[in-house]
Amino acid sequence: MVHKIAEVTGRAPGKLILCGEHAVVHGSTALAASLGLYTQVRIQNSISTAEPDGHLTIQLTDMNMHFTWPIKRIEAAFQSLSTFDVDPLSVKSCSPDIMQCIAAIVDEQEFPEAIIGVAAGVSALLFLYISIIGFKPATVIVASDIPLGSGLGSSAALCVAGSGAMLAFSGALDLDVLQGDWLSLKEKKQEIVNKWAYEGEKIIHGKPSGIDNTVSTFGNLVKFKSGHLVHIPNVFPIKMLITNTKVGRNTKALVAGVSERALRHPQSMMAVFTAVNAISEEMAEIIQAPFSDDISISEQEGKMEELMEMNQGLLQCMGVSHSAIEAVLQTTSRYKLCSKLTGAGGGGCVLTLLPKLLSGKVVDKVKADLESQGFQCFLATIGGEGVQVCFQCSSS
Ligand SMILES: Nc1ncnc2c1ncn2[C@@H]1O[C@H](COP(=O)(O)OP(=O)(O)O)[C@@H](O)[C@H]1O
Ligand SMILES: C[C@@](O)(CCOP(=O)(O)O)CC(=O)O
Ligand SMILES: [Mg+2]
Repeated sequence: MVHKIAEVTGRAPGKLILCGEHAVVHGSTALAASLGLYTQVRIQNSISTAEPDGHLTIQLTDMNMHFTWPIKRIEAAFQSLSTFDVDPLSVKSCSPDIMQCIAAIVDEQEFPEAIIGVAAGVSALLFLYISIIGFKPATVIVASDIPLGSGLGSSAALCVAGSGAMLAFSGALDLDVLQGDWLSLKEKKQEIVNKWAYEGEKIIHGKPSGIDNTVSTFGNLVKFKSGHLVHIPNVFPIKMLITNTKVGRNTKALVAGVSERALRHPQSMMAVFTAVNAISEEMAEIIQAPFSDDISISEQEGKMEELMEMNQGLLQCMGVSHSAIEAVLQTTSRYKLCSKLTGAGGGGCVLTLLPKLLSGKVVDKVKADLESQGFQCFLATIGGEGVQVCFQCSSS
């Protein structure tokens, strides 16, 4: 009996930026940890689905959206290019010419006004699919636990899970096909996934630093500067409350806004980015410092809180805070807790450090207070596995 791959699923975590967002785009150090919320991208061979043969279909299950194109239509759109190589092992950028071909097919679909931003995610998936797998029919099914556009890295998780699934489906990762188990990837294979994911993230973000796709691919805790990654051993027990202000925003526009401010005030903004760099470096030292007892933990937490407060002030200088973020900061400070925005800001999520010795009653009170103002709070596991893939086979 022959086992044929019927479907491959990739899953990748969201992330928390502990410090250094935005400044990392301009070459400063940032620290990020993976989050226990995932995006899954499943690729089904079209013969094993109800989809008509000869189509590429993308289903966004959380939004109940479904887009489909005849493969011949996609090929026709790409015919204007003088060359287009399909090679999973040769990572390439989405050139303006390729983007034009993708825009032509994406524009044929109707995106409701309320979720128009999703077109960027669909474009990134199409670019990755056509570059890695080529003009072949399949169904791509996306499902995510990560709230979109809230600073928790849904865009990177989509690109990492998508690249992982597509590379595994293409056979380029040369994995043992173990049916039904989540497989972690070796570092060299993670690196290929990460490079493709970065190219996808560029379509969604414009000018990403690469920290989000890197932490989503490799997992755990990372220090990141100018494309260079250092794995940080996660010895310090960090507990964060995440508050979603539910104010929608778009990373691409916020990143562009900071760059424009840096062009208007190059010296002043350079000083801001340099200060953030020092904060991230100090935070990395604290997280890695040995601690012996509750007193040393409290001291380290005190320093982390001060650094978070300083980082938040500098994010305000960059123009990426928001009145809803400020409302969360004021509320948590009433409980003597320290918070900062995470991700691109402009709304989205806020992190609050929960010291080890803080009583559960205080946590319940601050959550109740924030939720009474319409915010959404949750505690999430920090620092788990990065990208993983899972095969399902059919026998014939
Ligand atoms: N599950 C998903 N399905 C479709 N598009 C997605 C999905 N997750 C992320 N995206 C894309 O990423 C965008 C949100 O990314 P971004 O603004 O960077 O915020 P964040 O990465 O913090 O969630 C969405 O507008 C969409 O284009
Ligand atoms: C603002 C930035 O530092 C992080 C953006 O994260 P998110 O898309 O808001 O989850 C941009 C980047 O590093 O690419
Ligand atoms: Mg993003």
